[in-house]
Amino acid sequence: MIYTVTFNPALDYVIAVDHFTLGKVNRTVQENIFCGGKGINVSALLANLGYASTALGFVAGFTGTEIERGVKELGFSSDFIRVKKGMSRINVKLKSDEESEINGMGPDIQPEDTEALFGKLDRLEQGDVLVLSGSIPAAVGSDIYERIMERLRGRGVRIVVDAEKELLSAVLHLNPFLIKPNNHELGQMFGKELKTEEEIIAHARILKERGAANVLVSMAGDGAVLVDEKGEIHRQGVCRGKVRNSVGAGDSMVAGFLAGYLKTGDYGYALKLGTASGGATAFSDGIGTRERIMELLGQLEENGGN
Ligand SMILES: Nc1ncnc2c1ncn2[C@@H]1O[C@H](COP(=O)(O)OP(=O)(O)OP(=O)(O)O)[C@@H](O)[C@H]1O
Ligand SMILES: O=P(O)(O)OC[C@@]1(O)O[C@H](CO)[C@@H](O)[C@@H]1O
Repeated sequence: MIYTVTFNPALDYVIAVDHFTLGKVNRTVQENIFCGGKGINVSALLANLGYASTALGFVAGFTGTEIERGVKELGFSSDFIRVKKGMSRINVKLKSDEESEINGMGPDIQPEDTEALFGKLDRLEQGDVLVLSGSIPAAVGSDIYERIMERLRGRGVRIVVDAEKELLSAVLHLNPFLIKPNNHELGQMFGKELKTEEEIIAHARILKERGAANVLVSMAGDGAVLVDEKGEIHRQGVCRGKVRNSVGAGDSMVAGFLAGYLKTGDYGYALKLGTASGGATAFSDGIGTRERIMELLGQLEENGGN
């Protein structure tokens, strides 16, 4: 079974404004609301590819009620913990001449809420996959992913971590199966900007040396590189298409990669399915559909990407 954990689910309010002007009244020309948060996006794309998963995490307030309702329509099961104080976030994704985001804080998660999550995670078994994705609310310590992984150590659960900075650095020694920083997040972990592919690969290798089995670095429109568990390097260019909304492209890549790996055990194929999945989401208003993913996979298999 695959489980995803989203500590801080959100309603993503995705809007477009013509030439957004700071300090003025701006009016939207397009608006959509999606249930989001990184783990939920991973579960949604897995469902589109026919892989069942259960989304875990915390919800609160009227926004939390809407998230619980909305995920039912996305085709995967959820087992969220309802938190008493605060509300689930509304994250604003503004598309104009540039793309900007305002991500909220999220509810006030108490130690007993975290304990309730641990109780659910204690049921995971050999062969299960756990995806830990996204930021955590301020009230939760930044060692939480590390604590979860320590608790599950030795149980034969493959763990994927898609998070930034300390959340990610803290888990490397616990040998996650896969991590997926983007090139900027990878640079931030070393306090530098990584400009060339060689620099990106060199720093991805360092994260592998620190314990991650597979390091997948996504680079938005520039594609992705993977240092796989044997240390082999795979490069993949992007699919061709018109970008509509890149929110969730990285999560879709994680889901597609996982689906590809679980199906074949082949990292080259996993990277292709991940890329097609990231592209399908970038070229759609929401999370990419199976039909679009398969069309883009066909494109990559024909020409290896751009
Ligand atoms: N503009 C684009 N054109 C084509 N493919 C794209 C584009 N943006 C993203 N993708 C695909 O999605 C993958 C992941 O994108 P990206 O590097 O933006 O992830 P991310 O930064 O984690 O995204 P997010 O946080 O928005 O989910 C890329 O490697 C690529 O395959
Ligand atoms: O604030 P976090 O948890 O880092 O990211 C949250 C978020 O930006 O990530 C998803 C896209 O990857 C969105 O659905 C969601 O709003």
